[in-house]
Amino acid sequence: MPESDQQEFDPLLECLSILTKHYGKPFSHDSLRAGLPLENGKLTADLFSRAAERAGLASKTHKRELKDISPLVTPTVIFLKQRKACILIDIDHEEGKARVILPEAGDGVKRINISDLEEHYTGYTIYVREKHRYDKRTPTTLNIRSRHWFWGTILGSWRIYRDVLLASLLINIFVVASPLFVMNVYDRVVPNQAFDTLWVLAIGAIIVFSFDFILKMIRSYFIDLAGKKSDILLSSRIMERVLGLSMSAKPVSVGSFAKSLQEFESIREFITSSTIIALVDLPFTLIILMVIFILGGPLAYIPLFCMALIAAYSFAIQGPLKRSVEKTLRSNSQKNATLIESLSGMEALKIAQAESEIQYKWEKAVGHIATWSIKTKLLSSSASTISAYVQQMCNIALVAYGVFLISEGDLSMGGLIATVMLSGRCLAPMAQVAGLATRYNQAKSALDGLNQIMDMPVERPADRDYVHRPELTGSIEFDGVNFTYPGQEIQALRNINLRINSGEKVAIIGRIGSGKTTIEKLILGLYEPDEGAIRVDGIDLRQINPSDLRSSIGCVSQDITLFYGSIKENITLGASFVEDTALLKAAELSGVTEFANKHPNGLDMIVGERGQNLSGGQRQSIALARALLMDPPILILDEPSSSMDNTTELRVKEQLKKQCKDKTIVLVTHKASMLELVDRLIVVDNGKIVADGPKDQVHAALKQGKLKIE
Ligand SMILES: Nc1ncnc2c1ncn2[C@@H]1O[C@H](COP(=O)(O)OP(=O)(O)OP(=O)(O)O)[C@@H](O)[C@H]1O
Repeated sequence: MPESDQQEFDPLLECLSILTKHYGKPFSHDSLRAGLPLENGKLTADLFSRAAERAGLASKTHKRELKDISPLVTPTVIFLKQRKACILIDIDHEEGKARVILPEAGDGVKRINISDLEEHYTGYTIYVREKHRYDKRTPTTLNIRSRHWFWGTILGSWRIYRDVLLASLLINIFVVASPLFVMNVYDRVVPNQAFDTLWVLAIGAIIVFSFDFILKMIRSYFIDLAGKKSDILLSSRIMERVLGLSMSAKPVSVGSFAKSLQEFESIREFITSSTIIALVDLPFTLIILMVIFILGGPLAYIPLFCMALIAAYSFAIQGPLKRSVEKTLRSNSQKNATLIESLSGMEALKIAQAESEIQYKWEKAVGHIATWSIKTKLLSSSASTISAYVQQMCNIALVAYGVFLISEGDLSMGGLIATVMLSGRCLAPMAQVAGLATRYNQAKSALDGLNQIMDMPVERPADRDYVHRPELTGSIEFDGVNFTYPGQEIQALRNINLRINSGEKVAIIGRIGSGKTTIEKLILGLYEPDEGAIRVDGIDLRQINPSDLRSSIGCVSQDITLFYGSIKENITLGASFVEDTALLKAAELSGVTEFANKHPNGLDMIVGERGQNLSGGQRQSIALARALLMDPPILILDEPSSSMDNTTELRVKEQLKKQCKDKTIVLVTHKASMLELVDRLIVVDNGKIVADGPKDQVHAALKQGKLKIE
């Protein structure tokens, strides 16, 4: 099926697709947009760069007048009025001509006057260039390390943080103003009753504090702004990664995996203003210490010693704190795993009367969490309490030692007061940082967990090159395939060799757990074989972009998953752009229309979460409609009618026979009635193919007991 047949025209996607061809690495629409949060099913300017990155292209949107676009940066994508776009192939300002490709017109390269183009141009353009890629010969030591997903994003806001540091420098210099004001009042104004000086000092102090106030407001705003920007970028990167995970990296428990993702909250909290301000202020305490040294000489050693004391305590509790934070997090994940599993299996739990077992697990996890979170709280509050205590002791020591210095004439009364005030300012960020220890540990554990997720293998690694094959005809070949599920010891498939020609109708049969579904999962590219190769249309699956592969395969899996929404939304899942005629045809073929028509809302009927408002057979019909919707050349049907009544099954079978004459069908079934759809049988037993041939011959061999099935 041509790519744009059923889809609404997307000018940016089309331009990008043409550019990928121009740069010699064509990408299909599906592979460019797979997994991106499209708006109304279309690329936006922001999404354009994410899609371009997949094709090894770097892009950036600029506001430029046509006269400022240099021929050196072409080809570029330019935005036209009425939400259109075209590719500017080159531009000759002297001649006043430009060459463009207007994908919507579909008539290739056109030479037009710049003045004509100007009339339609919006003023925005996307510069696109090919990224340099190191090939396999480059020694890895010379490879430039790609940016860390987290730190790279944070560093992206370095300009904001630079301004924050500058503001902090001024704020910390202003800190000195208040004690100096008080010192001068005590030492100069009070003894001499110099009221004029008092007013000058007071006005000076008011101006300084007003600036201080404004700077602090601006600083918090900027830190939150940088935090928000990073938060949005990081959250979308994490989600993109999670959705792109390879099935071999699929988490053991959905609940605990979800908890690890939720822990991103603690990172978010850590990069907000209160934390960053404490950290940024910390180095400036050295300036304040220097001022204390200038004012009070040896008195400065007291706050210095106290700072060291607080730092030492904070350091000492890091180990136990880290342990208790990690234990709390792990127990929380376990609790979440129990919660999610029991919520999704509530009906089964009730039927098996297993509520009390789950309740026991839950209470155990909650108790464990309580023990460790109390420890965490005790440790973190001890840091704050000890900091406050040390601050009080520091004041006493300063006053006592200061009195001696005053009596010896080395310090003024105002100097002592200023020193006490300054030491408070000096110890405050230190105490705050000590109090942050828990948050730091939580954020660190969360970051470690997310780092692990970000390092997991993905389906489309950035350095893998794919063969451009948006349309497949449907021949499938297994060549010496061995496969073991991740973390399992027993092979699920052993030395599988088979060839299914394009348009052939084949059923895979065998006992439970023999490996039938696994063969299908490998065809869908959900897992890669450990040994051997799987080829579709003669191309190794590792060379076909998973999006291209899956858009050529319609699949009804054994475990049908529907999502909250209407029947229509569930049928068009992943293909919301299809025309209503295609939707109605698929609904008719699969028997959905029959039951949807009995409901007042028809295809807009809400199916509930995981399709719980529907019967098993109805869910199967919807899954079949989803598989048939895009008219794919290959159909993989795993027990597509196991929950259907005989009449519905018969109807579906007839429709499939009629509509799928040219399609390759791979059917897995235990139902003899469904075998009418196929001409060839493959018998799988214990991960091996034990028979493969025309339906009648294999049937006969099975009947006569000629096949040895373990
Ligand atoms: N996700 C998985 N992780 C680990 N092992 C798995 C997984 N899925 C299947 N297996 C194992 O692989 C083997 C083959 O399973 P498969 O689902 O292919 O069987 P099947 O022939 O389709 O069975 P059925 O007729 O019951 O659907 C089984 O032993 C099963 O335990």
